[in-house]
Amino acid sequence: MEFSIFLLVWTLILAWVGRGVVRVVCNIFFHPLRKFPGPNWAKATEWWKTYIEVVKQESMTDVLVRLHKQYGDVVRVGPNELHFANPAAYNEIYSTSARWDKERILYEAFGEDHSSFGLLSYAESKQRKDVLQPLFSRRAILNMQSLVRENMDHLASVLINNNTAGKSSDLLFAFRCYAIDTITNFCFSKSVHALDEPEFAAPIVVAMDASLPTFHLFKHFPLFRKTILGLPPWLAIKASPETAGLTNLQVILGEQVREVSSNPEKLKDTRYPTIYHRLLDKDAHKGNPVPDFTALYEEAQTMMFAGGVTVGDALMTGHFHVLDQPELYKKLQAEVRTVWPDINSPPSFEAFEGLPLLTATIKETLRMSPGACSPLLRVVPPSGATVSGKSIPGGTIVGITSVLVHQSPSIFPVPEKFNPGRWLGDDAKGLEQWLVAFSKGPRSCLGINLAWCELYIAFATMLRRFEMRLDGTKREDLVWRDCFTPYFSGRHLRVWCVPVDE
Ligand code: HEM
Repeated sequence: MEFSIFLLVWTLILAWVGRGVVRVVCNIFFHPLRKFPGPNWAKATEWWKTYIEVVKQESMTDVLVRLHKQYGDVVRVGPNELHFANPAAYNEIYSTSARWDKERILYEAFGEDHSSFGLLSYAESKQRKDVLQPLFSRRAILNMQSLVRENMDHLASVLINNNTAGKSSDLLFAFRCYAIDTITNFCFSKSVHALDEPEFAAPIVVAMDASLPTFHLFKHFPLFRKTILGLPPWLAIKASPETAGLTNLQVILGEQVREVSSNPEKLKDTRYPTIYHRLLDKDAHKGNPVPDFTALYEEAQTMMFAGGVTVGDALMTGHFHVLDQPELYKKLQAEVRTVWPDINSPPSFEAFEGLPLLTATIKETLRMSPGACSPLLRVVPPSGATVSGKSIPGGTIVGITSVLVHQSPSIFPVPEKFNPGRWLGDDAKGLEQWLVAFSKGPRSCLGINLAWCELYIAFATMLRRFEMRLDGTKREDLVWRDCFTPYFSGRHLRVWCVPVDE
């Protein structure tokens, strides 16, 4: 009996190893992508990526830059995955007509499979985005801009208090709090008051930040993800302290969603239409069912990460570069004053849109900010496709990181320099197509109008209401690691924000 169990175990192990060896051999010698260059380990097995991202904890975007230098325009970065370097590939993969599915393993890692962001197919996501789109239209955002203004004024008052107390301010968390208070209010007509927390270390912001590195664990070990997300919160935190950030976030958001779902009437008479009023409105779904609790929760998580982290990161990056260039800073201050002469009467966001240098500075900010830095992986449809002049078989996973487009010297000369002037010259119009921070095509950013509104109002307010000075922050402090969005592991941007009187 003992002998046969021993034999069975060994047979299973050998079968497993044998299967692995056969797969590796097939991937290297017989796979349809075998002619594409790349590291042998990447061609052989998906575990190569696990090794890079989980064990070595390298930023995949840095690795991709290196690989393209070594292997050229197209690199095989997984048995079934190609990465492109030619910026033209961006417009091919993410074009309006290419309605390619999002890639399962990457997108399931977020645990937001039932949200506008996580739904894999174009058709499913369109149905959800059609429901939400009216709230994110330009007109809708113009109508709710007072909410953004209020949050920015609130942020300004906290910065003034910090200055009075003799402290500089952490502008990474400050801007994330600003974006989070805005989006939670827009979702639930109720703020989480992130801006009121000391040092801007609001539980939701800290939880989101701490959960960013978890992303790789969840991506490469789906069983681990399912187990942790399935446990009661107290047990999940005990079992896996490194993912406690995400568990805490789930608790905070779960409470909000439960509250509005059990009493949707509460959202009826708000100053502006809210996201959850819309999501819970039967008529808005045109015959399709109202999303269940899981989908409602996951949509909230999407809104927090998509709407909070990205905006905060862009504002932090832009402010560092502006403050690092005193001449640019002075010019921007003077320009904002032209539409905002009386400090107590801020103009509407449309007035800021007419300012050429501010607009150019925001575009340059979006170019320099890592944003959604990972390649946004898509699956080529069964009929196959041509990308960057190469014939790609159906079922292949493809992507190109926006970082390679934004750092391309042939499009943006001296790409490492923060230079808003590049958006002001005669050739500037042609550059617009290469600003891909919000991605392109049918899965591009739903919140683009809200993001622009938040960026304009925040930049203009900081420039008009404060004399700012870097508190020791250096370029190297802004080092980040690709965790789909960047994880800033260095010292946060700290700035002295001295209020101006008039
Ligand atoms: C500077 C700020 C922002 C940047 C750089 C940004 C960037 C992006 C990018 C690159 C995508 C495509 C992701 C993918 O293909 O997987 C995306 C999608 C999305 N964004 Fe944004 N975003 C920003 C702000 C916002 C805001 C304020 C919201 C509002 C809640 C938002 C909501 C979304 C949603 C719901 C999607 C999913 C769309 C889909 O999958 O079809 N984003 N964003």
